Amino acid sequence: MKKKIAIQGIKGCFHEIATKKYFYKKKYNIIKCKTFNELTYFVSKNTTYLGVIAIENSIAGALIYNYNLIRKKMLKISGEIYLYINHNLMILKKNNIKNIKKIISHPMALLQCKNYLSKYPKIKISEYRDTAEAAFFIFKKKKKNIAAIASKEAAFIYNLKIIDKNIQTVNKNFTRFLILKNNFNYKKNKIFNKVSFFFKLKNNIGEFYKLIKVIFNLNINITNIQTLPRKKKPWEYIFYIDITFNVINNYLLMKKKINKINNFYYILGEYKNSIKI
Ligand SMILES: O=C(O)C(=O)C[C@]1(C(=O)O)C=C[C@@H](O)C=C1
Repeated sequence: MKKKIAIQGIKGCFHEIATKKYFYKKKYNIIKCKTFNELTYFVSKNTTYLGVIAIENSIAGALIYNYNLIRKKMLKISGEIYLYINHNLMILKKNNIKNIKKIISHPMALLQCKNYLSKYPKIKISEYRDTAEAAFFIFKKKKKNIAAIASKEAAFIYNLKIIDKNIQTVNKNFTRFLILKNNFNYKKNKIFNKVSFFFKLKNNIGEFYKLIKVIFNLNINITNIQTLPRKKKPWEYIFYIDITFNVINNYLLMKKKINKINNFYYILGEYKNSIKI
């Protein structure tokens, strides 16, 4: 049976490009979702579904909300992929830049092109559900006064003309996507060197230090930490932590040691560290 993979966005969006790259040569059907909430909902409710979700970008930072969706829906991370993100400004084929009064795109894409957009203070900037849908909207409604920021694939699919390419703030722009599974189709990876987990810390002196000390002493590398407030407990936080290691026994020992620290932790996934390009 073909896999069903939930993504956010339509044909030509970066989620689709990341999925194609990760599941290269595999057979699957893509389930296009309108929001990240819908994506994680589908994965949690359908035992056979997988998901691909953006989690952090090298220019715009983390999509903190998505960490929370993964945690709240009790999903599992089974892999990751880094995708090079190249943004382009596009308009209708016979149109001219002079007619453009508004630029639309996904909020993360707009953030990644902030410097470029600041050159056009008179042009209105509007958020759209995803980059490809912004391109599709211009194509479908024949919008002469709107431009979209999207992939070159989207420009091709929706027959638009690229008038400026490589418009992200720095050329090296990467988004990290996670491969999501649910409790039914998640099988523990036998080989892994990366782990994502979250940790609830009490608001006591040294709680964070205790955790960091255990990790440091076992020669484990922390590649990412995100902090989120606990809504019901003011001034207490949830930490999302990604770690990488070469020696699996060090990780197993780490788990034993942090079990003894009187705080709560939960493993979101144990998977292979993907190579950052
Ligand atoms: O709008 C799209 O094309 C998406 O796939 C979403 C998204 C994101 O969520 O960050 C994916 C990668 C890029 O960072 C820009 C936008």
